[in-house]
Amino acid sequence: MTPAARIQTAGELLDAVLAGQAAEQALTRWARSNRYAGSKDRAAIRDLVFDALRRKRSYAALGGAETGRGLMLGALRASETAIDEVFTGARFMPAPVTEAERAAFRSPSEAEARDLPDWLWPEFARSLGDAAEAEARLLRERAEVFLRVNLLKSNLDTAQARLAEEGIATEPHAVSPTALRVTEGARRVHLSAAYGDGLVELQDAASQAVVNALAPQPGQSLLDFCAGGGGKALAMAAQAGGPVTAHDIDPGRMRDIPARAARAGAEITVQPAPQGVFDIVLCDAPCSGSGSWRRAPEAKWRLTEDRLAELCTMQDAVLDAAAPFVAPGGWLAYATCSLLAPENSARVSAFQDRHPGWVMDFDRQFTLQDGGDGFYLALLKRG
Ligand SMILES: C[S@@+](CC[C@H](N)C(=O)[O-])C[C@H]1O[C@@H](n2cnc3c(N)ncnc32)[C@H](O)[C@@H]1O
Repeated sequence: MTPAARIQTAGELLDAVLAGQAAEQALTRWARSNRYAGSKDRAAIRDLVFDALRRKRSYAALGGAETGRGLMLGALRASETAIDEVFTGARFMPAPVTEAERAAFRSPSEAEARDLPDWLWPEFARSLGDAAEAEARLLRERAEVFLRVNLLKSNLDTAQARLAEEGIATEPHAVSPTALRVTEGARRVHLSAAYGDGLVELQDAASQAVVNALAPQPGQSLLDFCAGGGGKALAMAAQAGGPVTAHDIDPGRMRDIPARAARAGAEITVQPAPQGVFDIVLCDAPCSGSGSWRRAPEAKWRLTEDRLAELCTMQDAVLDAAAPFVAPGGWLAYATCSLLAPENSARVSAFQDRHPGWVMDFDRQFTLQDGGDGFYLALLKRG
């Protein structure tokens, strides 16, 4: 496909997304019904769609309309590409730009240039203070790809060497001692033997740093209370070099854990109803995902004030349900991939108000400026 044909296709897919279809689904359906498109075409179209979703407001202003075509025009204007060389109307190319379209082009306002919903900005600014502008700007960029070296099977040097043999270049990253940033060959990771043999997992660097900060030790009993697909449970098992119990309110979400654990050489027991108490209970709670909006940009535009309030209620429920599983003197770890204080420190304070006797030992907001996703972690010690 020519670059212009890719832009035409991305615009059509964006129209489907703006009409409510999930971007991943729109891309998959398109790829299935357009088998002539090669992997390079699919990757380029995917990048065009996701880049436009990250910058939907500013591109809509630049392109004069919040439509697939408007967003693609905005993208070209943002990169100072000559739009008339792309929008030619030739076969498979976008139709020429009309005078009315051209008249609607404008520069984004200060608020539009941040690419955040208006209602969210005051909360975003309160939560992040001086870092807010920079974090909003970083949310407009692509996220980097990180791997977690599985210490049960490898170490940084060996994993790097094995990946390099398969054309995947990596480098260590300061935010986590287990993290490798992929600098070349990211799309090959899934098919690599290093991945297949369980030497590395795809996992964001801040997500790894959260588990590093828990510092689980061999011999400690560990419960991942919101295990989902098991990303944190696997990291905990590798870090502690011991078993982890995995639980989730929706057991179906944990269906892949046994296969993932087998590949990683990790001992993870899936328990829909955990018994007893544990030294560390991790609650990786459901959240807005604002720290990972680079990877899932549609969520940035879907979040509403009501939904944020609902999430805070769910987060309180998760903490209340998990607390009884913490052994006396043990730790309740609360984590979200959110940058928003109402989901983070405010939930911890509210928990402490409801449950006197829990002492906050440590908390940290990982921001995009740290290099990975935005994450929050608080460690509460049971008195
Ligand atoms: C952010 S995801 C977990 C991701 C996972 N820890 C990982 O690293 O791959 C949050 C999970 O919390 C679960 N959840 C929501 N409410 C819960 C509750 N009250 N108790 C336990 N799990 C809950 C959801 O089903 C979801 O799988």
